[in-house]
Amino acid sequence: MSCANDQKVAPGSTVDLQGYTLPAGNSRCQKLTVPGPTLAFQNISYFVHITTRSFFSKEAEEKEILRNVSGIMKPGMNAILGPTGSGKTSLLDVLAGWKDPKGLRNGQIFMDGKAVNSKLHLCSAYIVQEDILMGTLTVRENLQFSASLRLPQSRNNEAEKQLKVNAVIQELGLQECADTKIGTEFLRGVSGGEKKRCSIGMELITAPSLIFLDEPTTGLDANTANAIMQLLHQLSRKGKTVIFSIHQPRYSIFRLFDHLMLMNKGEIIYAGPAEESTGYFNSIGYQCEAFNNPLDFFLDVISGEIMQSRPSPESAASVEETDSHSHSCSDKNPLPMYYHKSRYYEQLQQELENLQPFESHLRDTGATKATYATSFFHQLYTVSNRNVKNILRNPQTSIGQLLLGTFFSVLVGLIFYQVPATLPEAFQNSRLGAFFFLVINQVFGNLSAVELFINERRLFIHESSRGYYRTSAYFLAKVFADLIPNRIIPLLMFSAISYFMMGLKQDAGAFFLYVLSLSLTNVAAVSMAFLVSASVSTFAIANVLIALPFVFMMVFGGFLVNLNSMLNWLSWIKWISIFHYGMNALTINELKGAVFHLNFSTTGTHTSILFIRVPGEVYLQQQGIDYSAWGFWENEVALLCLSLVFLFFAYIQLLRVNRWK
Ligand SMILES: Nc1ncnc2c1ncn2[C@@H]1O[C@H](COP(=O)(O)OP(=O)(O)OP(=O)(O)O)[C@@H](O)[C@H]1O
Repeated sequence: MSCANDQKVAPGSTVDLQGYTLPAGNSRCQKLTVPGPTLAFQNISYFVHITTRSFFSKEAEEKEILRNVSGIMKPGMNAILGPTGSGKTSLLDVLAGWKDPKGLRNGQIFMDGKAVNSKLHLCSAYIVQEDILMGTLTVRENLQFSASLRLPQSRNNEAEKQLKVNAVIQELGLQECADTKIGTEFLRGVSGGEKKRCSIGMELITAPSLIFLDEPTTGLDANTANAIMQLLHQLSRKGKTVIFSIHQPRYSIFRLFDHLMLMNKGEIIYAGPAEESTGYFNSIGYQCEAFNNPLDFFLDVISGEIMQSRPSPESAASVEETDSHSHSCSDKNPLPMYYHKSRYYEQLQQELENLQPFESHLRDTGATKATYATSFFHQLYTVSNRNVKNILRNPQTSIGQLLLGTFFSVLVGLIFYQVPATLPEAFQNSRLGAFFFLVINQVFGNLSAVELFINERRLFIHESSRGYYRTSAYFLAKVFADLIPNRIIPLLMFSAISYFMMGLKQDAGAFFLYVLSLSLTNVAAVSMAFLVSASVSTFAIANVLIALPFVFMMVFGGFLVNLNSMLNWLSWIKWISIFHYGMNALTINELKGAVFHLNFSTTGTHTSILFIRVPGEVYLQQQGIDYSAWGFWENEVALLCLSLVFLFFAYIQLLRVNRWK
């Protein structure tokens, strides 16, 4: 029986694995007891843009990576196999709705007979090749995170969510490692197979009936790979349609397949019942030796290592005929032509003809948009909770910032210990030098903030596109989880030590304004780092992008270069300089209202020493600094505005992150 013999499934009825009959004793003979979805696709052609850059030119060309691919995937185990680069992952991505619809030139996808668009990813599960999990959390905590955000609050209370997590742990056999951390680059965690199970569990929480997996056995040893495939097999027997790509599995895994699709260079060379595949290749003249793994045999046939031993008259005639008509098959390889002439292809076409297209896949080019099961505040709480756990279990950054802050505060305290109140030292060489040092420290000492969104970029794309949370909830949770432990707490320590060691104005109000000015300087610099972090995906580029504007801001901040002597066309930079506002705020706060002494010695008949009282405002006036109340606060407001603008654009950049594969 062929896979093309589709049956309509009445809800609740018992479904046979249509066309997948195997000899007695084979595991494929098990019957499905629950109906599952059928995914069909017709004439899928997908193009990508390839840009080749040379020193002087840039050339763009289009490459067709899927060519008129059609098939039907029914409840059970549906394998996609082919040599590397044959288009397996691309086909999965297109079917699951994760590939940019702009590249889809032709073709339609049908779910249970109805045309669907690229939003299929919202109602199916896709387990990607690499496991994308939070390494500092345990298996159970990762599953709880998925359950908490992906199960609707209205239909599942916390106890029910917990029950579902326990059920998934049980189903996937994760009891032994449920409370073990996944592991990071510094922390040894669960094994590769357990990680893969956990990744599958993250998706199973929502009980999807259509599951895509991209090479689920890659990187696993033979036994673990076998165990994972057995697990998928069990799931498929509960009425799930499991579609996966796979690389050279062993025979025991092959025996679990119900349907096999073989691909080469973006084309299908066989799609039909897995157990009929060797028979099909025999019929077109390729002999599989006894004891050879059929999957190795297929790959050898594709690569040309096994030659056609006796082309059947039927297939030879087919090739000639197809050669003259077909435009879709590749010029050299006859395998797609044989397939196009086979009964499997014919039956598939008949079945596809019965499907009614309601909506063209081509028309759907809108951006991927997730729908959410939980409220914004629930998401904010859950993601913040995870961030706190992550920081507590991975405290290097927070401890580093605290140590750095303490070290620099003591250093600045020692260099400018108890600054004098006598002129001329009181200004340029002590207070102003110290303030410049403090501002530099707040700006350059927080460059670690550029890692905020880069570190978790893959995790964010993975989770946000699957509807775990809104970008806004993630953004706020991340920003606060970084600002409070890594910036504000070290800053409070820094301010207290440096202020009293330097012996600045003995006034509580002045101290709090000093802390406020440094905090806003810090937050403005960190927000700019967040913006860069949300805009690029590599540290190297981020470091360049953040260091360059900071250096410009420092040079044109007014302390190193006299702004009056500066080129006019560059002087505007001071208006966006964190240094300019930070320095001004600290200087006004310290000098306004303070009195300094100028010592004079006069020589004549008597040598006498004169003390002249010089108000701090004299210096401020000389420098053209507005020291009125608003003159001070405008610096704080400017720093706040810079922070808000940088944060706003950082959020926009996160929204713009490309979620398509
Ligand atoms: N976005 C893209 N830009 C350029 N080329 C692409 C893109 N996506 C896929 N390709 C190309 O399409 C072809 C098929 O890639 P795909 O990843 O689907 O193959 P695969 O069979 O899954 O390979 P592997 O087994 O190595 O993962 C490859 O030649 C790949 O380089």
